[in-house]
Amino acid sequence: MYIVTSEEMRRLDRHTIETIGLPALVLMENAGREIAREALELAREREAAGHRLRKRWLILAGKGNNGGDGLVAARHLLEAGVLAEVVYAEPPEALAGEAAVQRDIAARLGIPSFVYGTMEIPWDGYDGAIDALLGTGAKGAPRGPYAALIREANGAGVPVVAADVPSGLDADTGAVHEPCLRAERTVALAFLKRGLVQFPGAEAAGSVAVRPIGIPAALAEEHGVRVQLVTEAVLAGLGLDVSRKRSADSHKGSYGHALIAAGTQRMSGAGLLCAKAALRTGCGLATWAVPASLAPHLLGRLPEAMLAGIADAGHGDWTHVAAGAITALAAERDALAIGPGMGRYAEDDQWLREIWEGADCPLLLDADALNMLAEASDFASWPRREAGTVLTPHPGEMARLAGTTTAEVQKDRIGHASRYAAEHGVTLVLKGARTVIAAPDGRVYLNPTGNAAMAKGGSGDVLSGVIVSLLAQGLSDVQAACFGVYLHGLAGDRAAASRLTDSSLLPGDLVEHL
Ligand SMILES: NC(=O)C1=CN([C@@H]2O[C@H](COP(=O)(O)OP(=O)(O)OC[C@H]3O[C@@H](n4cnc5c(N)ncnc54)[C@H](O)[C@@H]3O)[C@@H](O)[C@H]2O)[C@H](O)CC1
Ligand SMILES: [K+]
Repeated sequence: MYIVTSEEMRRLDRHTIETIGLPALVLMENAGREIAREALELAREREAAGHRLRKRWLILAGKGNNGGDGLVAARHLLEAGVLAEVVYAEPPEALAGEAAVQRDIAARLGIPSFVYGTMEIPWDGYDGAIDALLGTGAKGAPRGPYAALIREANGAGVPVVAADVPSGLDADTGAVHEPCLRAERTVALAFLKRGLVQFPGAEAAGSVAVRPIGIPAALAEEHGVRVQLVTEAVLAGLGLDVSRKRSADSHKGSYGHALIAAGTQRMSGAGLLCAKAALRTGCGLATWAVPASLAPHLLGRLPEAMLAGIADAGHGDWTHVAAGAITALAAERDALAIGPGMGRYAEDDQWLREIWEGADCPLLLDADALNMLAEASDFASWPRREAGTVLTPHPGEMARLAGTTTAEVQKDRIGHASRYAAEHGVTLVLKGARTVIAAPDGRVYLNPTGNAAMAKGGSGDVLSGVIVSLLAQGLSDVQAACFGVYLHGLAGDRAAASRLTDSSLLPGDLVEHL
């Protein structure tokens, strides 16, 4: 499922109208009908839940085409026996083009309307409101009457169905302006907009339904849209068979051997979670490499994994000699994950370079390995790896890699992830709500699974285990990253559903639900 920017939407819109010849009024008609249908559905559900319906809706109409969609919705509500009233943010003379056509039709049909500020709005008399103030044409924070009306609607306590995007949302980044309308539902027209699937915007949008309005979905690809939501169809498009069964005559050698270099004295649990998640994700064998003096303490903790003790100085921490040992182990394995709970020491960036260049299997870098990478001043001159490379930073690690702040990363997650992936030829997994997976070829995938119960130390270690397992099983870097993030989130959703509260979930529970 494609996710567009406002600019991409304008191009697709223009192509449909000008090249295909589908009139703009037809698109608007389809949009308004879908919005009205969603409003009626919401009303039905509320009635079923015991609310007494008044059969009256209020349409908040702006002067652009978003307002035009709202006016069409008013007409369809009327046809369904619901009285729709329109409050114009600006005097109706301000409407132009198709929106003005809809204004005149609504007036001739006798749909009541008034201009905001000329009378008190009797909010209690409505079953709900349709937010058709601002759509993809909005620039910056809502101004003047738009801002006042949004604030009033937010305080009124009526459920709102937003047309295309909630007004006040930055449709391209998911940033919410002050004010931003809080919708119960949003009807996304033709395509998801980036702002609807990135936080905090995703929260302001409520539940989002994408409805066709006549713009062919196939246009997205040819118009250069490169961002998609991860769905089973998208995974299939990446060449994955998610329902693939293990062959009856297979053996452990059929499913790859993952090597996990993770954990220290202080954080051995990171390695344990990672190795366990790898095995639960289906690799045939897993070797867990740890500093040698830790190994005796870990015996029996994960009997299914092989332990490899890497010479240390007796303190249970990694030292520079480990690079050669890990590279040698990797030569006999199908994928390597390095970093969870690894800690730091002085010479580590060149240490990492030795592995980067020396290990010829797919490589996943997480946590401390990413911090080492961020400090490697000569990283730009490291050779491109031939085997797949996956980096799994959280926003703080991404900020260090990109030389910026966490806040800046969060303001433009897609931009930061995709720039870094393209520049360094890696697959970058930027973790957080709606994890971003950026491929080196410029494609971006946003993951819809997962939940806030997973926000706990250890969840990332599980993710690394899932992805390295898929790499070991022969998936490409992009396949393993997309499918791994998706599975990890699904496991989190199932695990969260099995708990009484979100707060009590442990990352170890994710492993059990893989
Ligand atoms: N994309 C499609 O195929 C279709 C989209 N439809 C709907 O149209 C909107 C986009 O319409 P557009 O006219 O370009 O812009 P808006 O209605 O979003 O509003 C722009 C309008 O408001 C003024 N304005 C801009 N920013 C602000 C602000 N911060 N505060 C106050 N006022 C602002 C600006 O001057 C403009 O006049 C899309 O989302 C769909 O809902 C079609 O109807 C169907 C086809
Ligand atoms: K809107």
